[in-house]
Amino acid sequence: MAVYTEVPFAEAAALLERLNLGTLTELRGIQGGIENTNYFVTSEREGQTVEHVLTVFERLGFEHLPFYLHLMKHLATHGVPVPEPAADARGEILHTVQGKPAAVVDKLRGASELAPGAAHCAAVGALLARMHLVGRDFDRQQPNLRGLPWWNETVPVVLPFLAPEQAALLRAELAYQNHIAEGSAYKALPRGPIHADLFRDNVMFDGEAVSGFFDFYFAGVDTWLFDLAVCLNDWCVRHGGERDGEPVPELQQAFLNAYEGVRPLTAAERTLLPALLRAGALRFWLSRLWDLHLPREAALLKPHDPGHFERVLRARLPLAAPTRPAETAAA
Ligand SMILES: Nc1ncnc2c1ncn2[C@@H]1O[C@H](COP(=O)(O)OP(=O)(O)O)[C@@H](O)[C@H]1O
Ligand SMILES: N[C@@H](CCOP(=O)(O)O)C(=O)O
Repeated sequence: MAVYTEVPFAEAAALLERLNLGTLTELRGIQGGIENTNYFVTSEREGQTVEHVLTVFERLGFEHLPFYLHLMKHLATHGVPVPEPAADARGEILHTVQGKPAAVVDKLRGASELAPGAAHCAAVGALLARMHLVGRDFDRQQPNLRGLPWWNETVPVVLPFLAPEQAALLRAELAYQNHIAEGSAYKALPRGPIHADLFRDNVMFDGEAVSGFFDFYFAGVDTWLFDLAVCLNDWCVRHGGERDGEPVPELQQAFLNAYEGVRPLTAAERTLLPALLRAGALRFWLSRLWDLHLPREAALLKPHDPGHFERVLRARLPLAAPTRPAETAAA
């Protein structure tokens, strides 16, 4: 259940009116999601039924939200299918509901595709590249708050919870990523605003066409290649079963071809893709370990399995032998 803050009908109705979104007719709590309170809101405007999503932010504060919401607005107004945050008469897109930060965004059509084929991967790959290009003109700055500095801070915090062999892998990978980040090829990588968490559950499809990307609340300025690696590690690997975490080459090729159809990779990006695939796996192994062993506001977070990303990382190591779930005990 993802309604942590009960929003009174009258408060939601007043907000919709201020946003010129018509008269509220229905307010429905959304069961999915783990971080925020989300409602589907239906209203009548000029004889039309319109649908939006009201999000009350439970963890993110007023200081970080303008970057995420303005990025969504920038992308939406430049033709990237992203839910557009609704503005009031003064142009404000960050609102307050029950004393917490809140936003109202367009409701996307369709549903997530958790078992994507090559066509789904290609559709997302092409849009990811478009999003990167359109983001070049976005003028706000905020780092990826789950980037290298956070990995360096967080690895020592989770190490005591790991088996010796897992701890050795985590330490070695962090050292490798620090080394990569110091290199001239890394410094030459193109950068800009990235989604940084564009997993299968953050994309809606209407048939095989993407109706939109959502959940920009880990976005930040970082290398485009890292964003691509995060996607390849979720869209193009096996989920579950004996071979959980192994890459699926035909899906990866479909994703990459479509991405490069819009924005070809630079030479530095080609060289560093294997290293950044490891970085993407490390990032989510680490955050899942952190959520599992050091739950913040535990009631709000249902931790995902860290073992999956440990397997993705092992499968991305040079000369990696196929890993089996049983060989790598979940942390
Ligand atoms: N703009 C949107 N359009 C349609 N559905 C949405 C939209 N935003 C969120 N949802 C629905 O709400 C669910 C929870 O949203 P999500 O952003 O994943 O929540 P959380 O940040 O709490 O994890 C999604 O799985 C999706 O079904
Ligand atoms: N994609 C991340 C979790 C991020 O949570 P979200 O529900 O806000 O997308 C993971 O799978 O670890």
